[in-house]
Amino acid sequence: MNTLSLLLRFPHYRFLRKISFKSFHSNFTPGSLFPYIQSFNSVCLYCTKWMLPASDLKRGMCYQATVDQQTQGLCDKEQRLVDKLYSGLIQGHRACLAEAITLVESTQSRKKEIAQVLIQKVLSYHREQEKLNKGKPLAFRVGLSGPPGAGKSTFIECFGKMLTERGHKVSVLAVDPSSSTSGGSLLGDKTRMTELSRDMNAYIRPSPTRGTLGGVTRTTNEAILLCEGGGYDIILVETVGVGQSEFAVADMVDMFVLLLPPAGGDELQGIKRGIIEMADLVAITKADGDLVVPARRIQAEYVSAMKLLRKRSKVWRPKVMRMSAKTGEGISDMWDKMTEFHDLMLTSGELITKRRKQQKVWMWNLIQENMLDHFRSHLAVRDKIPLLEEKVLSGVLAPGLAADLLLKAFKDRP
Ligand SMILES: Nc1nc2c(ncn2[C@@H]2O[C@H](COP(=O)(O)OP(=O)(O)OP(=O)(O)O)[C@@H](O)[C@H]2O)c(=O)[nH]1
Repeated sequence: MNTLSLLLRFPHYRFLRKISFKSFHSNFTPGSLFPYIQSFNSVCLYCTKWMLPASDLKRGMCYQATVDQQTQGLCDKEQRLVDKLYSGLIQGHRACLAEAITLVESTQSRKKEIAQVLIQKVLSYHREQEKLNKGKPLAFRVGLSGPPGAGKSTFIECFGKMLTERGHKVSVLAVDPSSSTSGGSLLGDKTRMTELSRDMNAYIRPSPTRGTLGGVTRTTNEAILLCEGGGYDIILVETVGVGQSEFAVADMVDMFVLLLPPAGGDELQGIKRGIIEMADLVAITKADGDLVVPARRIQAEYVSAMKLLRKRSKVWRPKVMRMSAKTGEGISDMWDKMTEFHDLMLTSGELITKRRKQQKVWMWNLIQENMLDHFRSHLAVRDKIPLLEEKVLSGVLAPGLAADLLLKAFKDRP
């Protein structure tokens, strides 16, 4: 049994099982995934690059060795590109930040490799900066989500302006899950946050996801790191729509804020209960004019509903607030609450623990995505998928059996 199989079998398998089936809809069962993992040679190669020298890792050597190994693999031109982007980025040049994010978003395998070298360099820079900052994270990462029309972009415009006026550098990464089907970024085509986009201390960037949850994880997480490297101390990650991307985003930020309009039950039906459980702060938007009364009512409803939720933190109970981006009322109070959350989480040590766990989730989500890509394109499986899917759809074949057949085909022909 190779090293990866051992690693997967013992320390991480339970974890993999947990994340695989929490965030991911497929026909796999934990049992059926296991042989698939075992015979997964190319993923092993990918992973061993990172995980094999476990003893070295303990000594803190593996990481540096990997960076060196990757850097040595670059040709002069590629090395110059990485150096140019890295130095421009840390000097705060927006054009370099934009180019660096484009690089990490690339789907070309070589560009992905170059992007990883850049990311490693930025990570090393982060660690140095955090050390100088007495171990405190460089930036506050906030996820913002809500149903379409909740007032997210109007809020971010108003909130972002307030923050830049207070001396912060704000980056807005708008996760756009529809970009894979539209072939481009919907958010990019829309005129949103016009004033904030002209602000030199703000950087707004749609973050295309290639339509997969893994896409959200990879590109957005890496874009967050790059923005932090570029000196942005507040990172707002906005998710549009109501779907899975919110869960992915909640797993990569320090604080998750849910924006809800003062609307009736019907309009909020698309909101998943699970996402409310993830919220550290619920903000009822548009609390102005005729909407003040419904906003108060919705606030009261959410205050009582959230009392019933399981406590996720020892130091923080989720809050429900009202605000209006139109009048500006409640926006400053929201920031006060957010900084209170940040300070409490930081001093209690929960923030650092949360970030560490997120790193691990990030790694396993990426492995999961790579494994699935490999599975789907595997010679023994690729041609069988449409037929078996068809049979499952028409009810001729049980999903479990179809999954077993595909996994067997995969396993038998490595
Ligand atoms: N009265 C009032 N209207 C608001 C407020 N904020 C936003 N709106 C209005 O609500 C509508 C939707 O606002 P957006 O900011 O585009 O909402 P969004 O959540 O970004 O919407 P999507 O981009 O579709 O996801 C617009 O017509 C805004 O003018 C507010 O504070 N008060």
